[in-house]
Amino acid sequence: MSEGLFITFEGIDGAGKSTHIDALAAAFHAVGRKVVLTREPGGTPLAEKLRGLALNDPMDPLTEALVMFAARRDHLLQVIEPALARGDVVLCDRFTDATFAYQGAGRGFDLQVLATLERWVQDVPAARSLRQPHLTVWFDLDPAIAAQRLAGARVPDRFESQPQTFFARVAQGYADRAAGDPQRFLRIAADRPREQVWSAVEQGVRARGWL
Ligand SMILES: Nc1ncnc2c1ncn2[C@@H]1O[C@H](COP(=O)(O)OP(=O)(O)OP(=O)(O)O)[C@@H](O)[C@H]1O
Ligand SMILES: Cc1cn([C@H]2C[C@H](O)[C@@H](COP(=O)(O)O)O2)c(=O)[nH]c1=O
Repeated sequence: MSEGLFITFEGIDGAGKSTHIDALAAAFHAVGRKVVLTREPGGTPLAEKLRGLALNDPMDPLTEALVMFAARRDHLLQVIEPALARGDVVLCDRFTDATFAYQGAGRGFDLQVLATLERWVQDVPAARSLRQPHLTVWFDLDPAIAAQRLAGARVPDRFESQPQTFFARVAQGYADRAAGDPQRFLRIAADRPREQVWSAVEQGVRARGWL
């Protein structure tokens, strides 16, 4: 059995993650891999309820961080870990880098507290140390372009309705996480046409020998 693979998709709202996650799933299917497509916050019945609260109900930054990590713990134990144990490929739309980018850099919440929660939540028996993605595909996009892409697309939630200055901080938060773990991050310049963005994603995954 092949080893399970955990790949996360990250970036500010509107960066293009969802546009390419299905195509990557299809590429893995084509080489015979089973794929679990999931998202955060969410991915289990409990975590989806927490998602509804996090995206819509006003709350203070500590509550918001705890809700994200509570949802993540349930998702890890119920979905991600069992899938990796089976040898599946887990493609997850956002994970802990989003918490550092949104709650940490965006809201200004204490990064040390987030790092402590990360250690608690991602300490799972099957991982040699902490469960972390094998690869994080980071869609790096100027917040002004992301805002144009999302304009009028849907009723904005608590995050999508934040000003561009918030997303500039979130983008910097992603850049800081990538600088701290450059091997794990595949930076995609997401301001290019869809086909070029997809080609960069596919090449990055192929270069690791997974396709
Ligand atoms: N390369 C691209 N060029 C132009 N428009 C794009 C490109 N990629 C995606 N889009 C469009 O931008 C919008 C946002 O894309 P998408 O939903 O994939 O972003 P996302 O990162 O998943 O956003 P969110 O996190 O808010 O769900 C969509 O309307 C999509 O069709
Ligand atoms: C995991 C996670 C997510 N968020 C925010 C980021 C987005 O605005 C929403 C999720 O919506 P999406 O359209 O499905 O991307 O939640 C966050 O603030 N912190 C997190 O840890």
